[in-house]
Amino acid sequence: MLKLENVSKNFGGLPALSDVSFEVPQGLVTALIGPNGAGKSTLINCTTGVLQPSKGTVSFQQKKITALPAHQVARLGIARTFQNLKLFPRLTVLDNVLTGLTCEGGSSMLMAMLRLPYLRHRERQLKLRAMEALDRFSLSDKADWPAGILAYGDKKRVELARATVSQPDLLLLDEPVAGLNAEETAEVGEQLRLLRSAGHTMLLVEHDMDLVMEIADQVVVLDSGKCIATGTPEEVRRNPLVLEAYLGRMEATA
Ligand SMILES: Nc1ncnc2c1ncn2[C@@H]1O[C@H](COP(=O)(O)OP(=O)(O)OP(=O)(O)O)[C@@H](O)[C@H]1O
Repeated sequence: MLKLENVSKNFGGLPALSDVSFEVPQGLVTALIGPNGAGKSTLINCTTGVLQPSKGTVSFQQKKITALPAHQVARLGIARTFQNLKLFPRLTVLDNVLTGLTCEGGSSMLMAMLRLPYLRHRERQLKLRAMEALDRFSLSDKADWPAGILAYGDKKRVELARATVSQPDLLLLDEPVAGLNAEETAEVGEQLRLLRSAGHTMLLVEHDMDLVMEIADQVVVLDSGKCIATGTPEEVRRNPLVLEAYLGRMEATA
């Protein structure tokens, strides 16, 4: 479904990604792991049009999307969450989730001004879907709250509700449980399992190895911008290069 071929990204001459190639197969969960600074977020940003790769190609459903801006990538059916939350703090929780459905609004400025009955009906339908998404993440009681006043764990779940509300073909999750407590992690884990069993295709960046090993069908390991291993969770867990990448970092910081 998603294919990366020799994707490289340099920042001021320093390589953050070097010739990274792998595929995200349809209907499966691919986890992208690696030590801090390995290039995981850079890779998600290069895939979603937030950054342009310096070299290489990204294709989605056999179409090259490398040069597309972020809003066009989103229209193709790719949704994402951000490692550093990107909510609209003054908008309500419901309106934040509705922004995940803007591609489906389908109304011109003139239609919106005329408030045609069809449009009002459409708006009600979109609100209903946004409320259902909030309900899945136990947030419906906070629908009218400004997103900025929510606790960190709730903000993370609003991001997930916004990313999933449009039922995207591909979901890119950048550390969905980072900073959550054990109870919140279990709740989000349960939602990810439900999405997985409903056949959603996901690329999951995560440091929580228990979650990765449980939910992922395939694991891709980055280290210093290079893809050092790809395989099932069990294969990757036993791979000496992966052990060295993680243990080496631990020894260096000990
Ligand atoms: N906008 C930027 N400008 C310059 N350097 C950057 C930029 N974004 C990332 N980098 C550098 O690129 C490298 C990869 O960073 P990236 O954030 O992609 O790693 P990561 O694997 O997501 O790390 P973490 O697990 O800590 O989130 C790092 O050395 C980082 O300092």
